[in-house]
Amino acid sequence: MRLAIIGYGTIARQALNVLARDLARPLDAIVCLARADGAGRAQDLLESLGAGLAGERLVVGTVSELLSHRPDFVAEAAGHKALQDYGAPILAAGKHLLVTSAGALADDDLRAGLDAAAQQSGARYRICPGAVGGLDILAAAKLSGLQDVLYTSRKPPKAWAGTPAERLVDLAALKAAHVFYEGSAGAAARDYPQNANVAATIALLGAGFAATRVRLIADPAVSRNVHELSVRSSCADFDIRISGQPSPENPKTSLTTGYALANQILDLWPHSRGA
Ligand SMILES: NC(=O)C1=CN([C@@H]2O[C@H](COP(=O)(O)OP(=O)(O)OC[C@H]3O[C@@H](n4cnc5c(N)ncnc54)[C@H](OP(=O)(O)O)[C@@H]3O)[C@@H](O)[C@H]2O)C=CC1
Ligand SMILES: O=C([O-])CC(=O)C(=O)O
Repeated sequence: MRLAIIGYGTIARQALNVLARDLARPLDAIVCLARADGAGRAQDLLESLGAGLAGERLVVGTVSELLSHRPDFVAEAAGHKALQDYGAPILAAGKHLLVTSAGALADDDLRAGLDAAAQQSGARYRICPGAVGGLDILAAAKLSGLQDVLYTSRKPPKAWAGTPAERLVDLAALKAAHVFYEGSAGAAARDYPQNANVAATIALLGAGFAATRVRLIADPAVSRNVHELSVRSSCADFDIRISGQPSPENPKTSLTTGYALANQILDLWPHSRGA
């Protein structure tokens, strides 16, 4: 088993730690694609995982180098730009791709490029559920006909630092919950690339980027990242609420996301789960 991963931050670290603990047998190789100034951090992460995770532990700087190490598939946990830059060449080389930065797929051209590369090589890209759940019933309900899909993301104010929310509201002075965005999943995914990947995932599996309604809330009363999905459809109405722990290293990212990526990786390799 040879795993390639793009990203060596919060999600990648969490996912790889789970694999180091839970894989039934060590990987033959793990290859991490790092930016030039991040190679040392990527190497430190791979070393920190101990000898049990993999025989070979390699940090590379380009996608062609990554592909030269013959990974079975590639997991992305690095952000929209990484999917834009590396997604199509990975799929064109016939490698399956697990996508965490689903918000990048709000760009129709990127999606068309990935679809074309996948079709030509036979490789597939799969969207990691990330911080959310309930995607199975959403996809089933879509087949029956969706009348309304609303996704609400409620996070503590500090999770919205460095986003356009800062221009819309004084995050530090907030005393009560404030809805600073109400609109389509497409615009949310584009404008909040580190916070609205879930909105894109829900849109892709459900009603699409234009018809999926999104509300983003900064709430000083919560300490969790709260995801709510409300669906009205021809086969069922449902409301799902997930109260996620924020990652200690990155309050924007729910801790669930790293576990979700590890779970997807374990799913792709039969017999890879330990007891
Ligand atoms: N689907 C979901 O539910 C969620 C999806 N996400 C997505 O996952 C992404 C990563 O989240 P998280 O791990 O918390 O973020 P972090 O900032 O903790 O880590 C991001 C990592 O990716 C690296 N990176 C960024 N750009 C590139 C690149 N072009 N090539 C190689 N490495 C790159 C960074 O390196 P460096 O340090 O050198 O910048 C860093 O190691 C988010 O940006 C978001 O798009 C996040 C949360 C939930
Ligand atoms: O991890 C989360 O809470 C969700 C998130 O950031 C995203 O959807 O991009």
